[in-house]
Amino acid sequence: MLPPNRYYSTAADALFLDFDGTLVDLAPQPESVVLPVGLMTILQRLQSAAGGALAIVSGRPLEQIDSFLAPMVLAAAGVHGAERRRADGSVVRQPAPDTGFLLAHLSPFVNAHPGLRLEIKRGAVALHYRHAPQLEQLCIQVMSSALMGLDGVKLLHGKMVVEATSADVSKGDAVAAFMREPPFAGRRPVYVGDDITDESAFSWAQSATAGGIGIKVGEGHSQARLRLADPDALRNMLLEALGAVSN
Ligand SMILES: O=P(O)(O)OC[C@H]1O[C@H](O[C@H]2O[C@H](CO)[C@@H](O)[C@H](O)[C@H]2O)[C@H](O)[C@@H](O)[C@@H]1O
Repeated sequence: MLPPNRYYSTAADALFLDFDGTLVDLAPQPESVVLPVGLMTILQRLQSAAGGALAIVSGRPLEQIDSFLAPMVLAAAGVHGAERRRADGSVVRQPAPDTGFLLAHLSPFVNAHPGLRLEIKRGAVALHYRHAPQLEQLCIQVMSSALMGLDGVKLLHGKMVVEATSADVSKGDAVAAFMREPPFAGRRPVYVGDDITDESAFSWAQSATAGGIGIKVGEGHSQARLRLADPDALRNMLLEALGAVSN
């Protein structure tokens, strides 16, 4: 297999980057991730070299992505594709399911179990169990039963998290939407991600129509055709693509 750096060209490709576990190492809490030294410069240079064909695709809301990357404001999809900022800065938001019932169901459970944490987003609720991993199955059960009978909501499994989101959105759909618009249209999609929630985007990017490539970061089964060891390896790949190898 060729190394992934041979597969990304700023001249010909559109680059889509997941955030947690891909651009930045995972951290104990959602707000405690640390941007590696040099990452902002790499993103700024990529955006310029690729004519703006660079987007972040995350489970996080856009405002969180923006606060980590400030003052840079990139094209981005948030909440697994439920919201999307195009390269021209305009924002599209999909209809948000009402999560009130879910919150009423989940809050007493979370309050009764130290180590669990709810993250509330527009139209989505994430239940984090990173600090109570023994409760994984119980969290999945409680989430699944809370979702029973609720239309328009699906369950997503992530790293130490289970999340209810709109059934009508996916990272794959978000990437497809970007690829219909300038400056992405006409380029080849390259999607980089680390988690199960990235599989729909790998699948879309690698479809015959899109003709692109998926790059999985880290271990675990994936349909992505290429693999990088960790976020460090991704940053090195991006530096190589910019013609500035760090080592
Ligand atoms: O799609 P992503 O950009 O990878 O976002 C996925 C979720 O990331 C965050 O949770 C994960 O990262 C946290 C910080 O490293 C970690 O503490 C947590 O265990 C992970 O699940 C974020 O909080 C979620 O909203 C995103 O959906």
